[in-house]
This record gives sequence, structure tokens and C-alpha cells, in this order.
Amino acid sequence: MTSVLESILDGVRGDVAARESATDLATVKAAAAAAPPARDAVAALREPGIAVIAEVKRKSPAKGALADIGDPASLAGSYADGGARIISVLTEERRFGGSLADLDAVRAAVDVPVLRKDFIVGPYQVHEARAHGADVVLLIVAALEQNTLSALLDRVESLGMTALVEVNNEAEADRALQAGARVIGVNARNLHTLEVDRDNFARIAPGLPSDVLKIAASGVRGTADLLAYAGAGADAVLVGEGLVTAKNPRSAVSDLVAAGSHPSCPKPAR
Ligand SMILES: O=P(O)(O)OC[C@@H](O)[C@@H](O)c1c[nH]c2ccccc12
Repeated sequence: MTSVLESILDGVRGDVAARESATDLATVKAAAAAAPPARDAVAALREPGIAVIAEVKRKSPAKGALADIGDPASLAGSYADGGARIISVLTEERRFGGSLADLDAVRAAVDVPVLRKDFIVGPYQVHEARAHGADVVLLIVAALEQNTLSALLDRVESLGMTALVEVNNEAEADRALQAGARVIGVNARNLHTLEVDRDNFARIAPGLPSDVLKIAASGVRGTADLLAYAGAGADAVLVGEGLVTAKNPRSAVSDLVAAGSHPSCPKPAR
């Protein structure tokens, strides 16, 4: 049976091919080279307290429609006002309802680093991310052969951006480290089955070197989950659904930020 991830990747490959036939790689490379320099997301993640990465997410294969986000720029502005250290923007269209237009709108609205959250399959999307102002690019280990993962990570860094390398188990974490990842996200959600296991982070994080920044992604419902992840060694949490469905996204972010910088919050182990 085709896994959810494989069917998403099939669609993404088709969409990338269509964009590339409209705008060739050389043109996108030139636009990326002309963009203002990328912001330093690693420095942002190293500031004191647990960092909150707040996501602009309309829908997902796991949950269907989450939020009717009419104005992604204003949502991102609320996140930044609430103290989000990085804004994540889903740009995958078919399954997540995102777009590069969302990335443009968010980039124009905030000063903090912006993450392009998509299913990156080749260099075209990396240059595209930079051309649209992204500072961080997600690379999903489960979606990439090892050589491609290494090459894309080098490509992201050569454009001055940060790669957030996502893993779901120990074997993938080893592959991320082998490729040279310095920022690793542990996704509680398995992208083949969509099952969420919040204990995944605590299983994997202790095996990662202390100088690697560790992000716990998915399934954060509130401050209790943030504190549990902090206790297991997280430098940051990445939150989508919990924020897009909040009545007041700004205060939802600031509650998380406050919990993550309170003296009683476990400190990141670095
Ligand atoms: O909405 P949640 O459960 O807070 O999850 C956010 C984020 O972790 C999730 O959107 C995500 C994690 N890894 C991904 C890879 C692709 C698309 C989406 C994701």
C-alpha cells in the first residue's frame, strides 16, 4: 500500500515539475541570489528559554480542515507579537492548503526568521524558498535518499539558510547526523501512518549530540506538552493546530513562551 508520505511526494513532484516548466531553475537561482540575506535562525533558537516555532497551517491529511486563514500575514504578525521565535509556513498546496503566496505574505509581515515547510525533493524548491525570503528549510529524512539529503543540506547552507532536518525514529536520526544536520526536529507524527506518539522525542533526543539543536514537532496542545518536551531536552517546540485553532493566537503563543522562559521550566541541555 502507498503510504501517506509517498502519495504526498507524488503530488509534490508533479507540482514542482509544473512550476519548473513555467520558471526555469536558472531564473529561480537568480531570484534567490538577489534576495536579501537569510536571517540567522540558529542564533534565534539559541536565545534563552524554549523557543516557540508557530505554524501557519490551514489543513492536514491527519486532521482535514483546521482553520480558515484569510490573512496569513496578520496571523503571523500575531504569532510574532506573542513572542514566536520563528514562523513556519506550510507551502504544500494539495494536502495542506498552503502556497508560496502565503510564504511571501508572511515574509513581508514579520522580522523573525521564516521556515518554508514543504516536502522538499530537489534543489529547485531550495532556491525557490530563498527567492521567497525563507531563512529555514525543512528536509524530511523519510522523504529522501541519503545522498540527496546530504546534497540538499549543503545546498540550503550554501544559500545562507538553516536546514531543519526532520526525523521520526533513531535510524532517521542517525541519517540526519551523518548528513551533518545541526538542527534536528523530532516529529511525533509518523508521516507514513499519521499516528502521533508524543514519547518519540524523549526516546530519540538523548541520543543526539549536545551541540545539535533539538525541536519537538507536532501534537503540542498547551504548556504541559511544552514543559514535558523541555524536560526531555527540547530547545524548541513547533506548533500548528494548537495555535491556528486558538481563539487568540497571540496569547496562545505568549502563554507557551512564558511557560518556556519561566525559571521553573527545565533548561535546554546545552
Ligand atoms: O499541527 P501540529 O500537530 O502542532 O503539528 C505542527 C507540525 O509539527 C506539523 O505540521 C508537521 C511536522 N512535520 C511536518 C512535515 C510536513 C508537513 C507538516 C509537518
